[in-house]
Amino acid sequence: MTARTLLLLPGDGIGPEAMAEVRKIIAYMNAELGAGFETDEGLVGGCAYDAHGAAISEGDMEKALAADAVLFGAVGGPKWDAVPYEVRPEAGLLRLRKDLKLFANLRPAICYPALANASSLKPELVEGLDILIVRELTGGVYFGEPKEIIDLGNGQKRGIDTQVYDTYEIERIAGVAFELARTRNNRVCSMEKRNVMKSGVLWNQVVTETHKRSYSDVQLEHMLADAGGMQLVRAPKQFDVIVTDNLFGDMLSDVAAMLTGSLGMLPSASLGAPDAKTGQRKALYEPVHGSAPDIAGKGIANPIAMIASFAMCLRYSFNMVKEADNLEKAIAEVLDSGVRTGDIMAEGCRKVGTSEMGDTILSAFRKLSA
Ligand SMILES: NC(=O)C1=CN([C@@H]2O[C@H](COP(=O)(O)OP(=O)(O)OC[C@H]3O[C@@H](n4cnc5c(N)ncnc54)[C@H](O)[C@@H]3O)[C@@H](O)[C@H]2O)C=CC1
Ligand SMILES: CC(C)CC(=O)C(=O)O
Ligand SMILES: [Mg+2]
Repeated sequence: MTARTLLLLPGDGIGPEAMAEVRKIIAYMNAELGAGFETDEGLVGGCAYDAHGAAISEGDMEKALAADAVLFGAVGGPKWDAVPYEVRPEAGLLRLRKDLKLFANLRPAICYPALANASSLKPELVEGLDILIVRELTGGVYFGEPKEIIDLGNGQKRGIDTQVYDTYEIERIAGVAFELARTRNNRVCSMEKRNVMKSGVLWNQVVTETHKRSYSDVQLEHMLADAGGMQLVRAPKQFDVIVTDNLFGDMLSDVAAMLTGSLGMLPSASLGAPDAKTGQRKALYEPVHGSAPDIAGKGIANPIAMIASFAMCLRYSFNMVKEADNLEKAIAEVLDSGVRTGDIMAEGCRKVGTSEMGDTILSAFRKLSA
């Protein structure tokens, strides 16, 4: 069997704590399921800046480009607040996304039955929630030029970011959303702000044309992104697949995270286009949350977003569907059994730390895989 190569980039803050729990699962899968994962490790974010003066070294970028998949923890923290903008920790993640051409970010927000009470919304609004945010990841205001602060010479400065989208970028992310909708409930809601942004006007037109040309069997709705945020907390179950740009997708997925109980629950997959010859996609898997400096180093972070990101890796990069299903089932069983990290703690449940949550999920996964 050819090896399955994985690059682990734990990063900063709670990133390494959460990644430690995935390492245990990989070790088990290699030892007992013959999974054949070959792992390598690298530095990204603040720790890479401390070691190399860059948010990711050229060597680690090469490793990322060569790996079948990258597992990413989180980056950033107050320690690096004053470092130059170009080498701030977050620049490492943005470079990975851009250089690996990971244009499609899949952020599923699923409310596990046991966590309906952990959401800040009424349980009946989130029970059974299963939505997928498809966020464009390599364009928009995160990457558009010019991006600068200029001195106006009159005691004033001007901060400039530029929102840019070309037709092909909108077409391909819309295609991903429509394809995925066909495997779910066949509904897509596209969100932009065409009432104030030219890029929103184009987004709306291109999504509409792509739909008409190739996906007219899928139900399509358009919503202004601000109203979309409101609808996500008013009646989230109205959505199936949401497709939106880089910035709105970033914001709306943090909102969606809270519907599921905690930011510590939301996984994500960032995918490139399939290779014309092999069909393989470049891919990076990361939790939606950041480095959580307020709880880092305490051993209390919820590792579920990181573990569920690895489940997405099994499914999308290695077609290990049964293993991915079992790992997701293991997470659900552990939550059903009342084991909780602090962020999703509820009355009558048993509070555990990061490592015990990881061990309990591994033990359930082992039983399901037997
Ligand atoms: N993908 C990445 O690496 C991302 C990095 N960041 C960076 O992370 C740093 C902190 O950003 P924040 O705005 O505080 O966002 P954050 O996502 O790190 O934390 C927000 C809140 O959620 C909680 N939280 C997050 N993940 C959790 C988990 N697994 N278990 C329990 N609680 C959890 C935190 O304790 C905090 O109260 C910043 O430097 C930011 O730039 C932010 C978002 C994504
Ligand atoms: C570059 C990241 C820190 C932006 C972000 O919050 C995210 O992608 O979720
Ligand atoms: Mg974010």
